[in-house]
Amino acid sequence: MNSYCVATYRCFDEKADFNKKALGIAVGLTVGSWTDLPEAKKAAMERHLGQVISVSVHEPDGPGETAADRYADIEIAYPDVNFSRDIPALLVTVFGKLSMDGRIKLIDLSFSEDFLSGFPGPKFGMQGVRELLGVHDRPLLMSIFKSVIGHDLSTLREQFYLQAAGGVDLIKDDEILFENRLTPIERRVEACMQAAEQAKRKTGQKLLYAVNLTGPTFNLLDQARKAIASGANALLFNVLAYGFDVLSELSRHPDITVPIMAHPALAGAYYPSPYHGIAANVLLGKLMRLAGADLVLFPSPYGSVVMPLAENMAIKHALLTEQAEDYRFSGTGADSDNAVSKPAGASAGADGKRSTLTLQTSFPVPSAGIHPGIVPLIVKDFGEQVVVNAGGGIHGHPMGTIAGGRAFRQAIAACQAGIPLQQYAAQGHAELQAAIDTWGIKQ
Ligand SMILES: CSCCC(=O)C(=O)COP(=O)(O)O
Repeated sequence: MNSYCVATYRCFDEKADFNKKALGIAVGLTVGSWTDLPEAKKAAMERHLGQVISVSVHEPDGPGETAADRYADIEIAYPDVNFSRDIPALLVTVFGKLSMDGRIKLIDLSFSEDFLSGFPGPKFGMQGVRELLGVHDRPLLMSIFKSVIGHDLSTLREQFYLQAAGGVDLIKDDEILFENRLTPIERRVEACMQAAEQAKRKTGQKLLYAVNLTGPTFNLLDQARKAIASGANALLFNVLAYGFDVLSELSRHPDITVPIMAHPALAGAYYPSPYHGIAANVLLGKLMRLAGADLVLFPSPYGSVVMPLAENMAIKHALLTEQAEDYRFSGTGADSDNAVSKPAGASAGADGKRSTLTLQTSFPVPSAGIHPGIVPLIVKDFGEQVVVNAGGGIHGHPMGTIAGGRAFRQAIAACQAGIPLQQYAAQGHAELQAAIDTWGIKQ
């Protein structure tokens, strides 16, 4: 029996025969040519041949639609036997050359049981992060270092303390802080963890500091080891600049004993176009979780860098779903007839039963331009299983950075209590009131 990973594409074309196009992809990205092969060769190649699962054509007849809006969603199954068990091999197979061939976007991926079993996924996951912090009953709060380049350790230490003293659960480096002489990773970690201890004496809170793991790829593991030996209790990683496989290798390595936070830098080069690239739920959802990100940052629908709500909810689903069928393709093809079909029941396995995904969940972190007046929207859309994340919304608070953290914690508490922000602020929460006066409440 062959097992398969399945790619779904949205392909735009004004007049193409989409069934022919689908067949061209299935054959072209696997055995190359089919009809020209002699019968004996066909038998040998059968197990390597891609299969068209479905072609669903959208003809442009809606209001305002033109011929340019004609598209088809095409599902192709790729035999596992064609690629090794790593994300680069899968991506190059399903969307290597094809990504450059006209108006076509990779909108979904599902994996065979066999392929999935090669990925341990997040080492800590959402629950593991909560356990490290000892916080299980509310959205977490994260603060981002701002203005880090050109500053020395004492400035960073002070900035760290002010963020921590405001009651945040996590602090992340700015993703543009690389290895440098003023604040090298080991000394930065030591200074910031000292500040964390100092703040803990005031707040009583545990805190994770995600230090930015940077440098040439072959040095990353050593850098991470050094950071952890110096006391780092989390890592920030620019996944898309290095590639999913680097995250995958780091996250599964036994020496990486702390959670990894995935930054979405460069994601805008991949997901925003309807016609090209890789959909956000695949790029920042499924592949991040598969590669082992414990927390994943992405633009929110509410702040300064905006992603549509539907795409945000699709990422959330990919990071949090417990259903194996959301990730797994259970269809198989017999070598003899080579027919691959979807298992019966849209979301059940081949045996018709639902099962639980073995990958731990990854914490969603909708980000960019977040201020306390946005918290009710975040909680409405994400519930409790979210990290509220802010840089400018904390440091830019009119009463200072500590007040910035407090204003967010008050906003979260208001949502937990089901009290409107303005009412909660008026109950003696001056920091929240000042934040509302500055940024308003987003409806
Ligand atoms: C686009 S998601 C990444 C958000 C991020 O890293 C960041 O620094 C956001 O900072 P802000 O001041 O907009 O909260």
